[in-house]
Parts: sequence; structure tokens; C-alpha cells
Amino acid sequence: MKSGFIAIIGRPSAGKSTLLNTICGYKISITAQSPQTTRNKIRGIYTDTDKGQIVFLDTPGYHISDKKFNNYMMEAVHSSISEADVVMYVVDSTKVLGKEEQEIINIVNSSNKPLILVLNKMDIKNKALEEMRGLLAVNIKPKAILEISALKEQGITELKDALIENCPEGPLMYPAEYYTDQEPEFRMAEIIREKAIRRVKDEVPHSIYVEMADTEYNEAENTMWVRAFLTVEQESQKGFVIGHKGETIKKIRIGAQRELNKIFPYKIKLDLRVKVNKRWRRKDYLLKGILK
Ligand SMILES: Nc1nc2c(ncn2[C@@H]2O[C@H](COP(=O)(O)OP(=O)(O)OP(=O)(O)O)[C@@H](O)[C@H]2O)c(=O)[nH]1
Repeated sequence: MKSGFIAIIGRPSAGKSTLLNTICGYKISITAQSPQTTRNKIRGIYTDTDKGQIVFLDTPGYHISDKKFNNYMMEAVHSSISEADVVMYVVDSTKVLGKEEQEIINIVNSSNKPLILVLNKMDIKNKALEEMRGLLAVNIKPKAILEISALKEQGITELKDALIENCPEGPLMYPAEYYTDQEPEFRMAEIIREKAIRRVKDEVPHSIYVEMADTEYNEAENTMWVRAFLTVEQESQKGFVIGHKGETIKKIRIGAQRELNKIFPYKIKLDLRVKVNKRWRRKDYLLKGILK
């Protein structure tokens, strides 16, 4: 039996969250069109009772910037690599390899961990693919290279086998039926944030975070009442989230509630509000809480 921790790294929008969801067959990490929506090291767990178990550490997309916010994200990338037995590096096969990609390659090359290179989005036709394969082959020495489509679920079985194969020998770390060790409140917040970002990604791209204010379980009705705040940075962003006559926030609430009801074993009643916390991104105490 094999068992190990896998760090998923790659540029924003390479498809890391989609891949995690495809492998674990469950809604683990949030996905959205706009880059850098994953802010935490989120664990997804995949178990094959004959072969072994892999526990994923999902890291935010690698992004070069000297802004404080990105520095925290980079710390998360480094720390999840250091915690991992295997590094899975996901490359968007439709994008040209740029300076950021070279930075990631330097990090994975210096990590001394077994590396699995994944070329994602192979369902999209790409004339520059041969050139990319060539460039990667010179720069990086992975244990295996897998060409997949996380979205269309192609090449996933082979990838899972390659990952398990490169893990150390050991017993299962979590019971076989576990998908994630995230706290329920954290998962709720992620799902709400995903719905919000999808609705207002043009107006308020990265400045929303979800504060879970209160939850109360009613045993007789098997219902969980949840109050959460969509927190934005500026007064002017509040209106976009609320929308005309409250339409936008209503859609976010209903979408999130529907999804939460699929995941949790009780009925969720969501009370969703908006509030402003000026420049939360630059507040260290908040960032530490988000990235814990
Ligand atoms: N065509 C195609 N699109 C994909 C594939 N995998 C992911 N995508 C799309 O690429 C976009 C980004 O995917 P994510 O999974 O959110 O990417 P990520 O790497 O987790 O992004 P960050 O959270 O920003 O780090 C989404 O619109 C996905 O639907 C794929 O195999 N094929």
C-alpha cells in the first residue's frame, strides 16, 4: 500500500482546482474563470483501496509580484511543497511558457521531491504543443509526464496511478470514505465565495472574502441555519454585489444554497449579507486567518 501528500502547483488558471475535483470526484476546491481564486491549501483525498491513498495540498496559482497579498500566497506554495512527498506540477498546455513558468520550474527543480508533470487542457487544439514539450524536456526532469484534460476527464486514471506509484509505502492516512479534512464552515465559505466571484468577477474580481458569522443546527428539522457576510474592500463595490433591487445577492445566495444542499447531510438555510472591510487584503491578521 502506498500513501502520501501531493502538492499541486502551477500558474493561476492552469486548472489545478478542476483537476482536484475531477480526481476526488467531489467539490473540494473552488473553480472560477478569473485567476487566483484559490487562497488556501485545501486538501482533497483520493483513495484506491487496492493501491493506496493520496492527500492533495492545493496551492494558489504561482504569480510573480511583490505585493503583500502575493507574498502570502508564495509562502503557501513553498510550505505545501515542503510538506509534500510528491510535487504535481500542472501546466496549461494552451499558454506560452513565460517568466512565471520558469520561476516555478526553478522552485520544483530545487525541491528534490519526485515530480509529476501534467500538461492540462489537451482537449483544446494547440499548434505550439511540440515546442512546449521540447522546452519542458530541456528544463525539467519529472518522474512522469501525463497529458490530460481535467475538464473532459481524459488521462485521469493514468495520472492517479502515476501519483500513487511515486508515493512512499505506508498505510492509509485517512479513512477510505474521506474526501477532505476541511472544516464544514470553511467549505461553506468557499462555495459561497465561488458563487459570488462568478457573479461579479468583472466588477469585484479578487476583493471578496466570506466571513462565516453564525451557524445553528435544528435537530428536529435537520436544518442548518447559516449567516455569512460577503466582505468587500470598498463601499463602491457593495452595490455590485447586492445588485439592482438585491437581485445579484439573491442569485448568489440561491446558487450557493443549492450547492450546499447537495454536499451537506442536512438542509441549509443561508442568510447572506454584504459588508465592507476597507483594504482587508493588506491586513495581516486577516490574511493569516485566510491562509492558515
Ligand atoms: N478546456 C479546458 N479547460 C479547463 C481544463 N481544466 C480547467 N479548465 C478551465 O480553466 C479555468 C481555470 O481552472 P481552475 O481549476 O480554476 O484553475 P486553477 O489552476 O485552480 O486556478 P487558480 O485558483 O487561479 O490557481 C476554468 O475556467 C476551468 O474550467 C481542461 O482540461 N480543459
